[in-house]
Amino acid sequence: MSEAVYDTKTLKESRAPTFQSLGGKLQAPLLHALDDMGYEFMTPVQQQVLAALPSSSGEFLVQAKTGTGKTIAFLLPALQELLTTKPVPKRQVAILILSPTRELALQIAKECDQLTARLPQPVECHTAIGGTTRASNLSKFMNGNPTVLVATPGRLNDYVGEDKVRAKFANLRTLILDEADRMLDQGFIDDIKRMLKSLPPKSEGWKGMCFSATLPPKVQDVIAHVLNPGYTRLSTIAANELPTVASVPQYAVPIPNIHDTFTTLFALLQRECAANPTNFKTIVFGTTANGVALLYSLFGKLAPTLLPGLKVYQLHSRLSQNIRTRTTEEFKDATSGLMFASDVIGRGMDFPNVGLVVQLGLPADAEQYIHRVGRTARAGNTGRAVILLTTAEAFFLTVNKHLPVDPYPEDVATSAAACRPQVEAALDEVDFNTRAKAYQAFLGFHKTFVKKLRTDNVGLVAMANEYSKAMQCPAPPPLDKKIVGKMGLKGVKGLVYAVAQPQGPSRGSANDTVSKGKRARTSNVTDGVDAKLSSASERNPKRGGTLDREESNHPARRGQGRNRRGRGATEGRMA
Ligand SMILES: Nc1ncnc2c1ncn2[C@@H]1O[C@H](COP(=O)(O)OP(=O)(O)OP(=O)(O)O)[C@@H](O)[C@H]1O
Repeated sequence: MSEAVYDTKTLKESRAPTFQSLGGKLQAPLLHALDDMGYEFMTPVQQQVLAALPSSSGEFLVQAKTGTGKTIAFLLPALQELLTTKPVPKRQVAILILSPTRELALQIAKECDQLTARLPQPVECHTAIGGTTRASNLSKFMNGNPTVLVATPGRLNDYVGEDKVRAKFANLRTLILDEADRMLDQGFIDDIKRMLKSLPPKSEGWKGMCFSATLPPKVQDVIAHVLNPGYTRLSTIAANELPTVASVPQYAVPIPNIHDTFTTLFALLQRECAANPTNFKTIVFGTTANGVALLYSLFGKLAPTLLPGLKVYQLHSRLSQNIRTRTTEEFKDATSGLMFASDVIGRGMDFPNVGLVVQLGLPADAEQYIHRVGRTARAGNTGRAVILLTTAEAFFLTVNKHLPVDPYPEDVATSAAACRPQVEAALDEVDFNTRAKAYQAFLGFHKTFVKKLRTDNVGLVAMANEYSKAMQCPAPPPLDKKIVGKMGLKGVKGLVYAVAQPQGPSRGSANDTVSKGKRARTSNVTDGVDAKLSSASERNPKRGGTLDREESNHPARRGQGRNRRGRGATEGRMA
């Protein structure tokens, strides 16, 4: 199968069929809207899905590379079905789309609004996502005409707990799982099953569609929850191909010692900026929310020396949804910028013209690596990807030999050593509490990898303490005893325990973290497992959380009991 590159020029040259050639098969207002959106030729996945219409089952399991137009490929058949079958009663949801993250849900809703803009009767597309005001959103949903609903599972389950809400799904026509493998993995499957119990039974005729760039075999075990056995399986990826576009060179840079983490990242970014000084638009993925916050703070100080005027952004689950949404929009529109992010934007997000994706530290698995790489080289553009791993973390590349990762072609270590004084001076200026939280997050995150890192708890703490030195902490930041217990590190040599103290000075000293660490403890149990967004907080907003069950597919989350402590209780990895 040929490479799915599909910028307009390539699509034209490859004689890709136009959307307009679907006249008669697709409703005219949808074709007009596609024209308004500037889409002339169909991408391979769009060709395949639309060619299969109307298929015998109308149900699809579709795999196509990252950034190749899957959103349009699922929206079009769902809308076409809506427009050409018996009208759905007013105020009823006809199309339900589930997304693993809030940002992706908002992005899909926007694309849906654009596609329906030319319909004579407006089609309302609502969203139900965490981190937003539940009461006013629910009231809009109940009183409006939400023909399409894009939701994250936690908030949706919260909604459908009420009978009157459940009744709005009685005429459901299509259920779509975007990032289907993520939605059907252990992190979400219970929510999905619970949600399905609130929908009409499949025997009432609604159709399922599952889309993703990655569909590992285990998806087959649970696909029957959403698709009937006769579904159509489509793929634009050949058996020997990877789900990222082949035009992305992928490199690895070794971090010789944890102590070199920040200098190595800085030296890499220096090189990449020097090589691409115009429109340098880059995403750096970190492993935990608090780790990302630290990078943001550090590079806020260093960025002016990388490129004059380079704007630094951060996106992770510890920010309010308002800020997350605003930052997402800003970075979408930006021609350049340096974004530090967790996996809240690891899948599905479309930030035009990102030329470089950097991953600092371990991805949870090969799928997560692939989706992060897929944030570049979208819509036929080119891009590069670099992963930075310590010697202990390098097992990731050995285990995943199928990933096309080459050694970075230039020497980064020498420049890393040269920039040490500059980086250390900037780290000194980072708020101590930010560093203390990043330390705790590092421990929580790497705890789940102890075996793979070929170490034990003592070795893990030694690694974390090296990391604290890399952050220029005078001593390992103190940790709350309860948190240490929850991380399963009680009594491990090398940890410093916080002394309970009601209040402390504002910044700069180890004592500072004693009190702040204490105060922070409820928000941070295993911040190293950042990922787990407490859908509890969505079900019951009174718990005060703003997290979503989005982010990562981190092994730490798998099989983990749901933490109900609200915001960030099990944060850590993901977001
Ligand atoms: N037919 C088309 N012609 C040109 N551009 C398109 C076309 N269809 C989609 N695009 C653009 O391609 C980009 C990627 O689309 P989309 O986000 O749907 O990809 P995806 O396959 O869902 O990616 P991911 O696997 O990362 O979720 C978007 O900017 C979208 O506007």
